[in-house]
Amino acid sequence: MKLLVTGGAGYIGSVVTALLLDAGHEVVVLDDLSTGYAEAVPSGATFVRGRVQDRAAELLTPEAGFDGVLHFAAFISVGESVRQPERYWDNNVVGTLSLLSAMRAAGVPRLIFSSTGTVHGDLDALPIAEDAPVGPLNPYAASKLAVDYALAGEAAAHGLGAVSLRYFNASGALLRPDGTAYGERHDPETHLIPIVLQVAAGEREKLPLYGDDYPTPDGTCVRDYIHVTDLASAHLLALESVKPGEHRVYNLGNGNGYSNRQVVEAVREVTGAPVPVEIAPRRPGDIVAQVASSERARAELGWNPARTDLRDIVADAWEFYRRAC
Ligand SMILES: NC(=O)c1ccc[n+]([C@@H]2O[C@H](COP(=O)([O-])OP(=O)(O)OC[C@H]3O[C@@H](n4cnc5c(N)ncnc54)[C@H](O)[C@@H]3O)[C@@H](O)[C@H]2O)c1
Ligand SMILES: O=c1ccn([C@@H]2O[C@H](COP(=O)(O)OP(=O)(O)O[C@H]3O[C@H](CO)[C@H](O)[C@H](O)[C@H]3O)[C@@H](O)[C@H]2O)c(=O)[nH]1
Repeated sequence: MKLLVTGGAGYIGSVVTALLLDAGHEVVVLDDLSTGYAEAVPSGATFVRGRVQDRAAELLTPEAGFDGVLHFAAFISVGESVRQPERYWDNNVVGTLSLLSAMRAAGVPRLIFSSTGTVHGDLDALPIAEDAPVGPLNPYAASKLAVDYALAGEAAAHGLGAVSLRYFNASGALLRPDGTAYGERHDPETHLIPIVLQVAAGEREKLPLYGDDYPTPDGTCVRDYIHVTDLASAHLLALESVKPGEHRVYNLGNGNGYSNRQVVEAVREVTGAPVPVEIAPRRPGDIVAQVASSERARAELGWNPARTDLRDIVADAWEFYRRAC
């Protein structure tokens, strides 16, 4: 297929682009480098620097013959979204509406969208399947849910084939035998695993652990870490299975919850380094515990995550850190 990957210079988009190229697809990456890196775009893809809002219509002409779009481009920081919600509505929602309009005009039939497990907010009943209630706790999650709803309408009214993949906590890296690697390199970094690795490497003095008095077994929040290459395989499967006029939603995780303290312990084991921790106040808007049920993706897409052990996930993130950071 000929595919447009928005956000393909970012963490998850670069990994998916590399695996799309491996599978024989032709890929054009559109990324404005607001948080991504030009060198992260895998060789073999055509790179166009620009905003989705400004360049999608020009790229997605009927003559260009695109078969589909994988839409990763978005702002992703929960805390920033609370402070500056307007940026998130504008980039994540208005930006996506402009992409949909360009796709409609050009007759591009397929869209795979990066949604998030955080649309479900805080639920007592775990694991979380697709039919569990939604209730975003911050503008970032709300912006993703708004797009999910927009896609349902676009499919019903205009025949788009769309899939919303609701990732839980993306982690790990794609490591190639030739030494190339694609992984997480946000600046500033807000995600737990790369921050703990920075502490292990001595780049940061200690980890601020946001809250140890939650109603969880060890008092710290619980998350479901899913390896980025397993996320990538779900994209390839979704692309093959998506049907015109249908909008489908899949929750993607391993179904295992790990506490923040367990993540710190895994990093100590993998790196052999001490990780000083300082208990800090709870982070506003944090979800207490999130674990995905991915039974639907397994049944309908034939998805079968391969790198599910937290130590393997952390080991790959650590190897990426050593190669690239
Ligand atoms: N990282 C996670 O754990 C996680 C979890 C759930 C969902 N997601 C979603 O997955 C997607 C990718 O996340 P990531 O961690 O790779 O983030 P990232 O910041 O590494 O990548 C996003 C990329 O999009 C680009 N971009 C942003 N706005 C753009 C615009 N308007 N036009 C063109 N390019 C633009 C950035 O430069 C960056 O390269 C995002 O949509 C995010 O919301 C991520
Ligand atoms: O320095 C830090 C950083 C994080 N944490 C804690 O680690 C846990 C995980 O936090 P992350 O920021 O790594 O991940 P979140 O679960 O908050 O959110 C991430 O995953 C979600 C999917 O579940 C969203 O999509 C979102 O984009 C992405 O930021 C939280 O309890 C957080 O408070 C710390 O204690 N100290």
